[in-house]
This record gives sequence, C-alpha cells and structure tokens, in this order.
Amino acid sequence: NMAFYSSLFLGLFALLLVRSSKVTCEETVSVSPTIDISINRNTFPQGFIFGAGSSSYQFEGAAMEGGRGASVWDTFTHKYPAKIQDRSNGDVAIDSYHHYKEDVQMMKDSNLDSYRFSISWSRILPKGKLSGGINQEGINYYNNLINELVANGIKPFVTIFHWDLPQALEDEYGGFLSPLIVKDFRDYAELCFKEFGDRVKYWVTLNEPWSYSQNGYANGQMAPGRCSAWMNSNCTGGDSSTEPYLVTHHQLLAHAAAVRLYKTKYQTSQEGVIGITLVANWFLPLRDTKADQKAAERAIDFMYGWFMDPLTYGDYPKSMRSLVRTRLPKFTAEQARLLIGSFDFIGLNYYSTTYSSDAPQLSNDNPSYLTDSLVTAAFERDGKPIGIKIASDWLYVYPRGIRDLVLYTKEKYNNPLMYITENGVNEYNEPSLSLEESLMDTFRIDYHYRHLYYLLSAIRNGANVKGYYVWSFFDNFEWASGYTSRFGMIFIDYKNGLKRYPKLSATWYKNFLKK
Ligand SMILES: N=C(Cc1ccccc1)N[C@@H]1O[C@H](CO[C@@H]2OC[C@@H](O)[C@H](O)[C@H]2O)[C@@H](O)[C@H](O)[C@H]1O
Repeated sequence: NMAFYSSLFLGLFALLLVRSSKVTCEETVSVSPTIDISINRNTFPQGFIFGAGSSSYQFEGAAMEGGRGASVWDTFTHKYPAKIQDRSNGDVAIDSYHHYKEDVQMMKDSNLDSYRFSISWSRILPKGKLSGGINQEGINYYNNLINELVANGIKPFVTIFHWDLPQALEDEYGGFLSPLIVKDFRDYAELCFKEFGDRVKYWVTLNEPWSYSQNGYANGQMAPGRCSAWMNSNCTGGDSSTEPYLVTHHQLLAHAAAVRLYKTKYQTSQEGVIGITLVANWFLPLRDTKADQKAAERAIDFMYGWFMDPLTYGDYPKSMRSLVRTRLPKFTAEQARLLIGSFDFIGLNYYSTTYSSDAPQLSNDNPSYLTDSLVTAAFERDGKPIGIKIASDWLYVYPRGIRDLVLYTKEKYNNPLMYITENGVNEYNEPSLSLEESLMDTFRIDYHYRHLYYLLSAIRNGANVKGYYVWSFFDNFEWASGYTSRFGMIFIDYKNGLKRYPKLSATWYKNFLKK
C-alpha cells in the first residue's frame, strides 16, 4: 500500500504540475502582437498610382528613322564607343518605336496604372529649335503611343528632357552651358503641351538634372562627356570645377521657364500637373561623430539640396555657398521668384544609400564638383556592407533609405506632393544563363517589396507620396553600361529579335497590383 500511496502522490503531484503549468500557461500566454508586414496595392492610399518607367534614348531605337535628328547621345556613343561598357549605343535599343502596341499590351497585362516615358527632343525638333522645323512623323509617333496608352487605361507620365539634347543646340551654343538653352527648352516644352497636353496630365520637365551635370560635365562619363583635362578621363574639353554648376544653373532656369509657361497658358484648360524629377541617395554618417554627421548633411546638400533649395527657398544651400564660393552662380531676385514653388510635385528617384565621412583632405588645387563637398562615400562600415549588392558597384540594397529620404523631404521642404519616379535594381547580363534562369529575378521582388514597405511607412508618417514607378519596365540601354546591365521586370532577348519575356518580378508586380 506504500507503493499505492506514493503512486497516488506522484499522480496528484503530476496533475498539480500540469494544472499549474496549464494555469500559468493560460495566464501567461500572450499572443505576440501581430506585426503586419504584408502589403499590396490595397494597403496604399486610395488613388495611389503604380507604374513603371522608360526613356526615349534608352528604349525607342529608330535613331535615324522617322525624321529624328541627332542628339548628344548619338554623338557620344558613336564618337566615344569606349565610354560604353560594351561599345553599344541606342541606334536600335529595344525598338520601342516599332513595338509600342505590343509593349502597351504587356503594360496592360501587368496591371500598370501608368507608364512613364520621355520625349526625344530631336525626334520632334530635329534641329532643336522651332525655326529648324517640326518633324510631324515624330509628333505622330508620340500621339500613337499616348493614344495606345489611354485606350488601354494607362496614364501617360511624360518626361520632357531625359538627357538626349539635340546635337544642333550643343553645336550652336554648348547646350545647357549657355543661358540660350532656356528659350529653346521653353519652346520645346510648349510644343509638347500643345500637341499632347489634352491627354497628358503628368509632366516632368527634367529627369535627374544632377546626373546630367555630374556625368556630363564633372566626370565626363556620359554625354556630352566634358571634364577637366587633369582628370585624364578622355574628355573633349570642359572644366569640372565650373561647368557642372553652370549646367545645373541653366537647367533650373529652363525648368522654371517651362513651368511658368504651363501654369500661365495651359494648366487651366488642360488640368494637368507639372514637376521635376530629382535623384538622391540617402546618406548616413560613417562614424557617430559630429564631423561625419556634417559630412552626411553636405552630401545630401550637394546632390539634392543643389536643386531642392533653389526650388523651395530661391538659392543654393549654405554649405554650397561657403565651399564653392565664386564658382557657384547667383540667381537674380526675379529668377529666384520664378524658381520658388515652380512645381506641383517632386519626382524622386531613389536607388541606394551610402555612408559619408568627413574628408577635408579633398580640398586641393584641382577643385571639382566631385570633391567640393569634402565628403568621402563608403559602402561598408568595419568591413560590413551597408546592404547586399546585386550588380552595380554603386547600388547596395538599403530599403530604409527610401523612407529616410521621403521623411527628410517632408521635414525640410514642407512635405511637397511626391511621386517616386524611379526605384529599381539591376542584374548583369549573363550570356551563360539559360532563359529560365534569366527570368528568375527573385532579388528584384525582394528589392521592390521592401522599398514599398518602407515607402508605405513614410506615408503612414504623413509623407505626401502619391505614386511609385519601377525602374524599369523593360531591360534597356543603360547609358555607360550599355546592355550589360538589366533593370527590367521584362527580359529583352538581345540575341533573338529583342523578344520580350516577363521575369518573375513582372508576375509578382501584376499580382501586387491586382485590384
Ligand atoms: N542612372 C542614373 C544616375 C546614375 C548614372 C550613372 C551612375 C549611377 C547613377 N539615374 C537613373 O538610373 C537608371 C539606372 O541607371 C543605371 O544604373 C546602373 C549604371 O551602371 C548604369 O550605367 C545606369 O544607366 C537610368 O537607366 C535612368 O535613365 C536614370 O534616370
């Protein structure tokens, strides 16, 4: 019976244990708060526009067809093929000029709300000026494209200048190096408003004026390929310490002139909106020191404030005034007045974030835009990269940067209406891959999902963002990288008639956009 009582006791004890654990289990179990990380079109505000982008020189082809005149990119690629990684050019590109009906169908199949594209200035004004004559075939092409988009319920989002300046204007007065560009750009913009403004309700004057100034006039890596001789970058001429500042100055004045024209003469009847697209990295201090914090602030001033300060406050950032001094042009009071608020929205192109560290040693007797900010960029801290790198050596994946940049814009520049006009990641063209493997871009789904997650977080924190455009819908001519770099959600088979194949990311985006 001893055994009986001990087993009884053990049983009771076990029961008590279970009960107590059960009781404590019931009392203490707290369902962890669900952190909702699932997003789709419907978690974004009503009316948010989802799209994808392109640009004329990178996509159209037909460079010597349909009456198109030469642009500085035709000259640059033909004269300096060594400056393009695979010595290629945009003569044919992905031939959107002839494929636009098929391409619009693919946009429709992808559930896009909108398609961003740019107009080739020298396709509609082959000599750059009205006096040089209007090319009706060029006008017809854009009318056909716009009509095809509208007929398929896709909003055209049109960039007036995406770097392909008519060569004739470069030859006549140095293009954006001269204030003469303001009148010719305004006349070109007016032709666009007149011919397309009844159906185009979203206008961008300039795409990434920073890239045009930096790559065209500071490092000479892109058209028109100018830089200081001491940079030994095979530039045809130029001065990296002054020309980037003149080109930005004249781009801003040209932008303001086109916006003023649209607002005084076309906006009331056409009821569209007009803005500018700026590219900006986000910048984090490399070390938690005052010096590196100031360096990060200078970095964003020199890349983003270079444009946002004149557009919001009528002058360049103080950090630029104090470091660039006499090499930084001045605005007259009238020009400042025209510039302030010269936009209904800001288009933002965000790709990546870098670390900034203070670099006083950069001030030397060979000044240039590239070093004037006295900042060194880094992609890793203590050997740890800021994010994963898929392909390009400047593109590390840092999705939180899109939220930081958007909230910075909200705080510093009065929360303007914003559209993310480009966000994307590239893989290298890899001829050894099978077609199936080339289409399996799971990294691109990850990239866009995480950037959209952080963009939504910024919106939930009050940022006034109303749209998002993937760069890019199709693989295309990626400037200095030629066809070696692929950003598209649709694969282009360059070896087989430019056939289009949706990548996995296109299917993902289609489902994400399902209404
Ligand atoms: N490409 C830029 C600005 C830039 C230029 C050279 C190097 C880094 C960044 N901005 C946008 O990025 C897109 C992706 O840019 C590519 O990025 C990887 C580079 O290797 C490639 O040369 C560039 O075209 C362009 O296609 C769009 O036309 C342009 O608006």
